[in-house]
Amino acid sequence: MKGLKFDFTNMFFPNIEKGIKQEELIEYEGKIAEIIDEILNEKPGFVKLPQDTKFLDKILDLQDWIQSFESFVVLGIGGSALGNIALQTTLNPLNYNYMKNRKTPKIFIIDNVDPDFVASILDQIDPHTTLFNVISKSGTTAEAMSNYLIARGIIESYGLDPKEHIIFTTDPENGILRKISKEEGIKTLEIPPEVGGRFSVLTPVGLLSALAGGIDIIDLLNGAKSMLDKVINKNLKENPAALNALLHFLYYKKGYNISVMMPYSNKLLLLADWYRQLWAESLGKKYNINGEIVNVGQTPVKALGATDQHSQVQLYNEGPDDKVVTFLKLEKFERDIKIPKVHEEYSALSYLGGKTLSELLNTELFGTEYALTEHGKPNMKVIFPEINSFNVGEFFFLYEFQTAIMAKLLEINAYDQPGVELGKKVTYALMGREGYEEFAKEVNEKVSKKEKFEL
Ligand SMILES: O=P(O)(O)OC[C@H]1O[C@H](O)[C@H](O)[C@@H](O)[C@@H]1O
Repeated sequence: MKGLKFDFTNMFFPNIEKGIKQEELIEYEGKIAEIIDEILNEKPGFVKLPQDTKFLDKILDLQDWIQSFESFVVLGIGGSALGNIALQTTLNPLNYNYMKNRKTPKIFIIDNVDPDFVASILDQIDPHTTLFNVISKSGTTAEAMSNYLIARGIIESYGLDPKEHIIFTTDPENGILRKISKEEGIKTLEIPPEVGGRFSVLTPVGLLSALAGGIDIIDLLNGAKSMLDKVINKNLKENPAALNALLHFLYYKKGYNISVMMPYSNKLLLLADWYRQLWAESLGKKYNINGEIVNVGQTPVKALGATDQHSQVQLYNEGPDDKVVTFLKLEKFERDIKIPKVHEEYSALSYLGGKTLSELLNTELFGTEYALTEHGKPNMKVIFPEINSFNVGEFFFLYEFQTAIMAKLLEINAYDQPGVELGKKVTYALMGREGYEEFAKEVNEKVSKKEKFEL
């Protein structure tokens, strides 16, 4: 199986003041080795996943049942949806050609509470032949819970048994979903408690819907396992996670506070959405591990090649020196299209005739890389020889480990997200959740005191 490849050449600029020089890495070799040891000693939950696959049998046992449905609908948000979305768009693109000799259910992922969006999906399913997978680590998230209640209401209104049409994925002990599952006997898969939502794609969170959609989840885990061996290598130059984390860190210290991920492949695009949550929530922190205020973080941005060459690249080339660009390059597309030869009258188009779209797309990638480098802007490439479960598994694990290393370099905790709590609390209070009455009053008072800037 051909693994991911990397090209860091354009991250080094020996002649530009802000550019990182190869020599700068040497200073950090010892530090990186220490960090790897620390991570391996601390063993954050996600690190164990590729080897400790005891949850796999439980999922595989469900294969026939989940694949017997026509529709499989995930209800979750954030870390309980983004990995699922990335998996389906990357590895199950036929999902969109539903009904053409399908042997697996069509997968829908509802990760918002926009009523138009939710209704548009509910319109497409028949509850008799639908399985809802409610995913929530905490079992409290308002969006997942309200969509669960809606799904349950529909099932019951058709006189169907919730146990036959709902499966939960949640914490082994805590949360309302666990309580309901115990009381009503709804099938429930466990999310290991020590694995945080955004690190959970390789647990039942991502794996169940992946299996439902016909994705090879064993190969996915094999890819993660093979990447584990690479990212614990203490030789910096042979460790893509360490090298990439360190380069991002060194640029961050020089004011590069944006990290653009730009796949040149529509199938790979939503890996960048998964990455955005991982990089943003893990690294965007007010306090460091010593409790000092640091307000750090590197803003992740998603762009699509070649589309965004015609929208974003002007800024990337000539704008401020604040971005590090990661291209995701695909070498072998599943399909290709030949551009027809052109009538000689249209000589301005003749350079395209006879070429393929993949040739054009990857030449455009080269053009963008070249231009960025000429403008002195750091950029690197993650190269997929082709898209398969193994490579996608490698990708997930690479970025999870890279995030853990980056957090250590920034001296922050990668695994919490206290900054999302206040907004949630306000929602609970204003929606009338029990126990939030006093807080609701406080919010209403504060809001009423604020001046309104009305036109
Ligand atoms: O899986 P859940 O507990 O429902 O959480 C879903 C998401 O909600 C939160 O707001 C967090 O910021 C995310 O990190 C998490 O992935």
